[in-house]
Formats: sequence, structure tokens, C-alpha cells
Amino acid sequence: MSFRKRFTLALVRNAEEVLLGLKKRGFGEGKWNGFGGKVEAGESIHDAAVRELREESGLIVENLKYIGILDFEFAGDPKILEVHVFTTSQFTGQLVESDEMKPQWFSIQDVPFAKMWPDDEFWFPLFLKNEMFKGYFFYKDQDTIGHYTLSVVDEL
Ligand SMILES: CSc1nc2ncnc(N)c2[nH]1
Repeated sequence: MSFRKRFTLALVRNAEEVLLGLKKRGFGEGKWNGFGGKVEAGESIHDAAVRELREESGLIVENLKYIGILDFEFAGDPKILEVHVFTTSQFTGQLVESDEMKPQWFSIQDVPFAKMWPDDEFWFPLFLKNEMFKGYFFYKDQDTIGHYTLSVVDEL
């Protein structure tokens, strides 16, 4: 029987660049990720996204725009990761490297997909075109997508 666990994923961007973090340990180690993590009990998904972004990058944001929902399932694991994706281009604060994450700006012409989760290559183009999306990715192992669905939506 599968069960869902909610996560957040925040992508900070400006006209030319997107902010990614190099995961230095744990799940997804060695990959450039968005910033995010678990939604704690009693916390709204949006508040969790704001908190995780500050904790992992040092950046303070008021408003995050909700742009997508991505469900991730891994073969043999009953836990489905329900990832709520947000973006913003308004932020304050200074980038901080933590023991978990090393933040770095990348040109949107040169997103390091080879060192990111494989699903990113599918939905990043929708994110960069400011489209809203819903996706489901089944991972056969941490590096291999077995099958997926991805669609542009008018509402989440
Ligand atoms: C578990 S699958 C996954 N894809 C991702 N893309 C970007 N940032 C993440 N943290 C991601 N996790």
C-alpha cells in the first residue's frame, strides 16, 4: 500500500539565471537541486517552502508562486514523494553555503541537467516558460526513469 509524503521545491530565478543548490550529503547527494524539504505537521506547504529556502540558501522570500506538483515513486518504495514546486524572482538576503547545500547561479541557457535529477530535463522547460504543470515520474532506480506523465495545467 503506497502513502504520500509532502515536500517543497523552490526555484529562485531572474531573467537570465536560476539558483540551484549542490546537495552535499544525504538524499540526492552530488546533484544540483531546487531548494526544499519536508512539510512539517501543522505547517502550510507555502510556509514550508519559504522556511526550507531560507534554511538551505539563506534567501528570504515573501511570496512564492505555486507552479507545479510532481509525484515521484521509486521502485520497491511505498512512499510517494508529492513535491510542490514554487518559484520567485523577488528575494532578499545573502546566499549562504551550509553543510547540506552549496548555492550557485546558473545561466538558464546552461542548466547542468547531467548533474541533476533526471526528471528535471522534462519539466524545467515548462517552469522556464512560466507554465504550470503536473507530473508523475516512476524511478526504476535513483538514476533511471521507468515511465512518466507530464502535462501543462491551468490550475493546481
Ligand atoms: C526525488 S526526484 C527530484 N527531482 C528533483 N528536481 C529538483 N530538485 C529536487 N530536489 C528533486 N528531487
